[in-house]
Amino acid sequence: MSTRAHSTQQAAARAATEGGLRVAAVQMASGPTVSANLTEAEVLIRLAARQGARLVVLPEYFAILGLRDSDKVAVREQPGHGPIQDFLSRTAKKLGIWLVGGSVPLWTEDPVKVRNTTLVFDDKGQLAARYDKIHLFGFEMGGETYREEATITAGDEIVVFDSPFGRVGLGICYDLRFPELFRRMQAVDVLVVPAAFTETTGRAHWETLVRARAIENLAYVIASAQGGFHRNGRETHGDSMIVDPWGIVLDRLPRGSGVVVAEIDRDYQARLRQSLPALSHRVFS
Ligand SMILES: O=C(O)CCC(=O)C(=O)O
Repeated sequence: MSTRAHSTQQAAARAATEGGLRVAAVQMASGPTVSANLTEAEVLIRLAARQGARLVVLPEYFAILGLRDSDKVAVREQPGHGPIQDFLSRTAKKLGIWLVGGSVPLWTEDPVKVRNTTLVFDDKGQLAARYDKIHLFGFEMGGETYREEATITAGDEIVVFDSPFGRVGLGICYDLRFPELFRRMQAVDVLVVPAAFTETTGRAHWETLVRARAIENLAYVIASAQGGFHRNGRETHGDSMIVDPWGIVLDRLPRGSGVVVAEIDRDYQARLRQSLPALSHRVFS
């Protein structure tokens, strides 16, 4: 498995000069109609931007949570083109923000599958990073069944990128359960995890997993979620949150649509990493 790092000198330079490191996670309860979801996403992104957020993270499947899992195939887009990607690029540029596009169903060679892909657009609307979900969710309990491998082609590359907010690592939803993914990212400051946790597994594990990834990596975690009832009968857990490198939940939204906002303080993070140099005490890599 390889690691892809997107790095720009401009991003590093801006990080050094800009003060505002406010970030936001958007929570939605998306449905089967792409245009309706995009309209709602835009309202929430604008709300986050009005609150000063310069990095906004949408949830997994923000643009489509269809009646059947296979509905994503009908709206999958070629990388670089399509209504969902155009929306993300246009909105990032218009508002002058970095926008993490939750996940977007992208084309894959298999005609009945999609890539479950996070696309990151910078404040000029340019694509800054692409991550294809690596771990595919499978779950069966009390009549609830999920089998992502039937409709998703898994990715195989770990992705980090440089931004004014520090070095950011990407994961999607079920990836949260695999700490080794995040430990393999070198020197990440912020972990971004768009998700759509089920109510059953989210109630049991979500907060613990999000906070554990923050604590063990001494990193900020921006975890944006789907939260509510969906037209396909699915119930998602919500509780979007931003967690600091000490594991403190800075802001959260238990249920429904909305935004959570918090400041990233890189000096505080550096002090914590000095006080508790656990990352440099690693024996196993
Ligand atoms: O890990 C879990 O419990 C939920 C994962 C999930 O819903 C997903 O990856 O879509």
